[in-house]
Amino acid sequence: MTVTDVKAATQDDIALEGRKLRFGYSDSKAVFDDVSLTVNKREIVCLLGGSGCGKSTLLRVLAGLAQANSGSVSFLGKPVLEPHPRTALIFQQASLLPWLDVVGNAGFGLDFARQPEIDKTTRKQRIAQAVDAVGLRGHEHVFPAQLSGGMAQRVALARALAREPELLFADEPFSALDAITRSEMQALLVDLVHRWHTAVLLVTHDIDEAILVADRILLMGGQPGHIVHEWQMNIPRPREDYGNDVSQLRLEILAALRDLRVISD
Ligand SMILES: Nc1ncnc2c1ncn2[C@@H]1O[C@H](COP(=O)(O)OP(=O)(O)OP(=O)(O)O)[C@@H](O)[C@H]1O
Repeated sequence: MTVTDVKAATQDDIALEGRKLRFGYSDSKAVFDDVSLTVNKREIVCLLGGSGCGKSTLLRVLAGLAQANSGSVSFLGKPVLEPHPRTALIFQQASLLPWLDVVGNAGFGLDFARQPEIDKTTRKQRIAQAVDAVGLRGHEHVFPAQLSGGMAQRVALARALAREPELLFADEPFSALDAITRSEMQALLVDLVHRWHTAVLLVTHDIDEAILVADRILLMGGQPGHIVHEWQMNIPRPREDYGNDVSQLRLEILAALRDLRVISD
């Protein structure tokens, strides 16, 4: 058996917790309602769902970028009212500063407000280590205009990792990349977050991405959006070779997505 029932985590295991969250851009209509979820320390959770079901909005609420109408978010046991310095975000666009080179952009997150102070040597080491880890050694002084989309996303990842986050929020970070670069970046993400001991909440609408990357998949759908299904992944990595297990899971997820469509039609 490769996909098992979800085991309950203890309070000490939990990095992020959302409880009974509701959010609407207007009072009359909720984007999502009654959403409860956890991300455990060092766990990669993929939030999967069709376009418009509220994944990005939920990520923003969990990251402290927007406030829920009701319910609560906590990170390492404390309420989240704004982005926490031990979390980092990456998005579909790398959003690099054009006047800074790779090193400047990778180090930029260390200057964010409320980021713990570090001395110059540690700062230099952290940046060099992150730039090296994302495969950009030798490109330290290249500027964003000279970077490919994949390289720019590597810098965004280095900028996040240099802050040594406990949790990385990633909103469709690879969806603008070509298929080969995307698959390289997915493998790199898994490798790096394991090395950095970082938990990840990754939003995606790509079933294959969720299957390749996740320790646990949460399927979101419905109107208002809610978590409709959860899969604990026990398929060893790399998962490209696990033909039958992966195909079976993909079919199961597709069926769940089709059910959602039938219900909302
Ligand atoms: N700033 C906003 N103001 C009003 N409505 C918004 C705003 N941002 C998103 N919405 C609406 O909220 C709903 C959920 O959007 P959201 O971007 O969270 O979905 P999603 O699942 O991430 O979609 P996608 O995969 O296409 O990015 C959509 O109906 C969207 O139109």
